[in-house]
Amino acid sequence: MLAVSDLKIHYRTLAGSVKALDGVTFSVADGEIMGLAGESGCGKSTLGKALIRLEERMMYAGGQVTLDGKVLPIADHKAMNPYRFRHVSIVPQYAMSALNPTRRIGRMIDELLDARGLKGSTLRPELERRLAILGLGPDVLGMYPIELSGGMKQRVVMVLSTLLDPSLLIADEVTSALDVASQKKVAGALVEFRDRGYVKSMIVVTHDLAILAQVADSILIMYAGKLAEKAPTRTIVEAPAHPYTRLLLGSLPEVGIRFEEKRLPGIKGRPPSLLSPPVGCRFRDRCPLAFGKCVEEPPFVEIAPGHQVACWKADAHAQG
Ligand SMILES: Nc1ncnc2c1ncn2[C@@H]1O[C@H](COP(=O)(O)OP(=O)(O)OP(=O)(O)O)[C@@H](O)[C@H]1O
Repeated sequence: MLAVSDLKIHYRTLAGSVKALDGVTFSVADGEIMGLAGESGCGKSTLGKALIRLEERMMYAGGQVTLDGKVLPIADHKAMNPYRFRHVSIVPQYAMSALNPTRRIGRMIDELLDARGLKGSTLRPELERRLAILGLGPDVLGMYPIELSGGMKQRVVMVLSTLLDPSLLIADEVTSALDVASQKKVAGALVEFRDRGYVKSMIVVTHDLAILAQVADSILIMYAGKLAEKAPTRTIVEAPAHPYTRLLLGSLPEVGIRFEEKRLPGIKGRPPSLLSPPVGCRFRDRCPLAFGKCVEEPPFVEIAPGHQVACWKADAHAQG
């Protein structure tokens, strides 16, 4: 189980620190696939990446992450090494282009395993078995990346990322560059690997709510560096309690269209700057339900089992 408590991650910039994650608290249970969604710039990727590797400009500013009861030393690059790949793994955004074009897939995988002190030949049967589960024959190991389609590459990276049965897998926009048929295969692969127990839990970061409706057990909606709402997928889709979630879903167009490409109807303006975010609810300037109390920050509280919301009006909302 993953438990994240009051996590704060900032980016150092010349203009000051960008508070990309400003105190987020949530958990992901064993067996749970949690989707992570929100408009561009809300902090989704920062959250996904922070759980495995802080990039150069990312600064840990507080909070704690525990995985299966052990504290993950996310602020310490070196101390995280034994956890990466074995306990927490990622299928990065643009994983497909991360494959070395000059190496055959099999050789590249052997080199990656070797760099982590593992023997490719020992793991080869399991590797081939898992590729087969995702419809890829052993012949792909003799191919160069250019010979594989985008969806095939994405599935290869998925098999590689989960080869050591990590507890947590972060899938960052893994379907966004694919055509609809390949998206379905990759989405199916995520569920299959969870069902087979190759990974205990997953965080699927995406702009595409249609994919989440297909794979996720729960959805966490972020807004401007904070959590807005988390609930079982069905609740988010059918009875969202946060006004932002409602507007986001109201803008949910046909499958395949991502919501950042469409303006959210009925909400003027943009999310606030994360350099000096306003006090109180960060959505209040754009919220049709805002009232006096919204100058105070609403806590992220449970309004029903498994349903948490940060909105002063959430209770009334959920009942209405
Ligand atoms: N390297 C960086 N330096 C400074 N600020 C950054 C950096 N990377 C991200 N940010 C800022 O941090 C905030 C969160 O960014 P993040 O990429 O996590 O959002 P996101 O929700 O994943 O967006 P997208 O969907 O566009 O990938 C944004 O305000 C962004 O401008």
